[in-house]
Amino acid sequence: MKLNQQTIEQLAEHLENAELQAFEVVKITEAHPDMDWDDAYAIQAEILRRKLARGNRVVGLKAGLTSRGKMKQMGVDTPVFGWLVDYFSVPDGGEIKTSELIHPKVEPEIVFVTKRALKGPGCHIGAVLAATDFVMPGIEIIDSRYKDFKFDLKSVIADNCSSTRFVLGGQAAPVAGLDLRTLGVVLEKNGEPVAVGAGAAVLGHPAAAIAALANHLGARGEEIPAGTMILSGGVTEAVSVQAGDSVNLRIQSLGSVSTRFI
Ligand SMILES: O=C(O)C/C=C/C(=O)C(=O)O
Repeated sequence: MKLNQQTIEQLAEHLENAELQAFEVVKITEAHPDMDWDDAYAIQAEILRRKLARGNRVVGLKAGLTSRGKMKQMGVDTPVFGWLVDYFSVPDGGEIKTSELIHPKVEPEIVFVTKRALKGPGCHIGAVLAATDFVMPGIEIIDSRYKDFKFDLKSVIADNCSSTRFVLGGQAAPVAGLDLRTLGVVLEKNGEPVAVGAGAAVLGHPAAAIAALANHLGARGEEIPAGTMILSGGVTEAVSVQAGDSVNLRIQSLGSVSTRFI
């Protein structure tokens, strides 16, 4: 690690304030060009520590930048991982206040819920499918705290991968009998399709994103516990939204989920 504990705590406070008070900041790598991957995840962990100390609860995990569409959109080439806390969760059909956000975008996601723990290294698609209780549709709302939504990988990891809200809905279905690679995904904004894709856009198979998360945690001596909800990453590029927009996600065989921005 290149940063000391005091700097990690200061950067975590800075990024969390930007999230909670909805203001943009410059990429933290501008002032700390030498920070490394461990520093980035340590800042992310410190933000979570602050939230847990305030009484928030972790309700899930996420993989991000797992599809070519997203990697191309953001100019990066590696998946990233983060956590989701209770107040990020919005009920299906519920409203999201744009006044609490900076420059939100929506992403269509295939969501996994595990029934058995998954631990890397060596976790693979087969192990993920065997450990999956069900999959369902989810809309993730991301809101990078960085100016103009521009970042590098270390900055975005520290910012908990731009996480801010998510909406789950549709039908929970077991993976047996589903080919997650060919599941069609249609994201609509105000009744018009704005992004269309299929599950294979996520690392060739969305379960590969969950395996990558298990391997990432395994390298740190951690695992994905049984009963964990995980967003596997945007299938398509993210779509900007503003107050007044309604968003609906349809996933083949899994139904639909929606939200409205006010
Ligand atoms: O694009 C970002 O701001 C980083 C987060 C990405 C995702 O959440 C994703 O690709 O699903």
